Amino acid sequence: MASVLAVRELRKFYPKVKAVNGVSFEVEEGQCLGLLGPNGAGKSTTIEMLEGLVKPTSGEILYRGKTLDANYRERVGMQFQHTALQDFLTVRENLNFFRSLYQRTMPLDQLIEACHLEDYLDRDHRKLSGGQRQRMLLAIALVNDPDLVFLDEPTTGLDPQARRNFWELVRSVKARGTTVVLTTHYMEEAYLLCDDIAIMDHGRVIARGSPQNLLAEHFNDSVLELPAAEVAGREIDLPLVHKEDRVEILSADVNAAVRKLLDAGLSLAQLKIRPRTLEDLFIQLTGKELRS
Ligand SMILES: Nc1ncnc2c1ncn2[C@@H]1O[C@H](COP(=O)(O)OP(=O)(O)OP(=O)(O)O)[C@@H](O)[C@H]1O
Repeated sequence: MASVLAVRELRKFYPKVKAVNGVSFEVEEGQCLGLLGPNGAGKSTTIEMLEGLVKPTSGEILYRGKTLDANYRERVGMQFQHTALQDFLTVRENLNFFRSLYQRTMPLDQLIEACHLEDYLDRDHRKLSGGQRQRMLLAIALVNDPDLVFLDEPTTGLDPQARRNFWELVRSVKARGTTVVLTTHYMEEAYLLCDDIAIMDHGRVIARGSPQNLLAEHFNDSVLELPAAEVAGREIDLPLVHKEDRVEILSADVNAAVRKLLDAGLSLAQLKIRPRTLEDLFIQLTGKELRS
């Protein structure tokens, strides 16, 4: 597979902080790379350097084997976290404004259909709901029919339904063959959308791989979960992890663990058994809970 983007030893130092401190990775054609990490890990700074908005302190970014040039801006799309859109413009006016900035553009009707904006075209963009606004920002990112698109926390602040709808849009963007680089705080989003994940902390990549491989590499156990009240005061021959109102048991042999719980006389009516998730991996690697 051809690499669309190659990043080598990328660094961005500010006077008091090493925001990005030696990051290297490649993004293959048509793939979705997710940058994950706790607050301040360096995700946005990385993506801003990839977008050409922030100048690296050192390191190299290659687009299709070449350093970034004027052609790069024409070929990439960016969905900003906080976009300074002009007041009073409608959705249609915004799309037309951004289309006027590029030589190659996606036909307006195709853009509107792709991002489901039909019903809001003549609305002032400040009057859009969170989900509608993100769809408009995605449409802006796609105006130049890019072959590489950057999405920085595209679903932060959306309700679960709007988030799911947005995931469908990202899938359809991928289905067009567009390469995607996104940052997210939502592990489910990363699991469902990303072919490849780079977990960042303190300006570095601390784990890298497909969601499935990362989980297989780090875990061979499952999580059994019971209400704390059910477990309280009982002798159980298993390592218990106490979490607020529940207790977790990590076990590579679920059948044996369940037998021990039965032997201890517990009711398993509220037992939950789940496989390990990216969220577990994230907490294990960074020691931090996710921001929701
Ligand atoms: N322009 C700047 N000047 C000084 N420090 C900065 C600047 N931009 C970012 N930083 C610092 O660099 C570090 C990385 O920030 P960055 O925004 O890249 O992290 P992030 O992983 O995107 O975090 P979040 O999830 O909160 O968006 C932080 O400590 C931040 O305060």
